[in-house]
Amino acid sequence: MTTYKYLKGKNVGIIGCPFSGGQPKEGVDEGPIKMVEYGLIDQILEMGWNVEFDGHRKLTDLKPADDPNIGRLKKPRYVSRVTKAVADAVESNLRRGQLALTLGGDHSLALGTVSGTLSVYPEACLIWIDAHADINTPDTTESGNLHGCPVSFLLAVDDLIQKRVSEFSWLKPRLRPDKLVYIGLRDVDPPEKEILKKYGIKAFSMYHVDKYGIGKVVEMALDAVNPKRDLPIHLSFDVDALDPTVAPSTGTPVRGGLTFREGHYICEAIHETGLLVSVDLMEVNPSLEDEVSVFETVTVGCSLVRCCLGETLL
Ligand SMILES: NC(=[NH2+])NCCC[C@H](N)C(=O)O
Ligand SMILES: [Mn+2]
Ligand SMILES: [Mn+2]
Repeated sequence: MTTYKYLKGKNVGIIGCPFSGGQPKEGVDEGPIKMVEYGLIDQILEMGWNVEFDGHRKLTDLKPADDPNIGRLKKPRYVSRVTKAVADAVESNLRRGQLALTLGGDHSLALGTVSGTLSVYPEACLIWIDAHADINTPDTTESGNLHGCPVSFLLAVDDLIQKRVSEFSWLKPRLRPDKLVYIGLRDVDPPEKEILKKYGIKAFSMYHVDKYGIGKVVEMALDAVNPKRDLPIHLSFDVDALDPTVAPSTGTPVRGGLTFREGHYICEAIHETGLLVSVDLMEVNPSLEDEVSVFETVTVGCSLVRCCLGETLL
């Protein structure tokens, strides 16, 4: 039995975020809708959690009539408004002692989820599971897609803060580089590598997963950001961290990813700490690939979430 240090019992508030504005492919907004249609809420209830979910957010209402690029950044006003609303929702769940579970949608949503978590728990650490580092700045992004940038906006380091655009002035960069760790990386842009190096950000790529095994990697990741195992944890899981054979329906798949078990192990081990307060499950895109791929990707999204909430074989 896991005891939860920061939650008031087994209470979870689900924030369904049908949003695709942080990247160009339609359909990622259907990710949360499909996960709920596949029975995720009932599965969580069956595990003995109290679930608060009053339907998906109406995020398209926040779409501005006009949203020209700012520099290279695409849809900056839309992403800003949406992620501000998501930050408030996460914050409200956490203040009521719930675990905040955000279903995406593209990974720009983490601008909101992580801000919301850090406004309640400034000492929280961030574990980012992804093929990508999502740490481009407005200057370094080649694509202009904000789902490739959230981490740089969140980091509390002076020269990155200076690069930020005023559209996101609501966002307080509170994440210290030593509170961030990555697992699963294998497609990191050259300027992103520079940023990781410059700030000494801990990152376990697929090379490290192969070298040490996932058990050791998760332990080393926790040692890096949560050495005493006493700080709240925000887990941001991009489904493209998994190998495309396991989770094919996602916008930016990269070969050579985590196996089904490695992905689930990460969630199980982090749940076991009893420190998890906030979880993101992002980038499930049910409009990509064939029917079987969609089924596999949506069901794997649901089972990762269940493992975060304590599902195990025994
Ligand atoms: N959340 C994601 N899937 N991000 C992919 C980012 C890809 C690339 N690095 C970019 O900046 O556009
Ligand atoms: Mn990714
Ligand atoms: Mn990502």
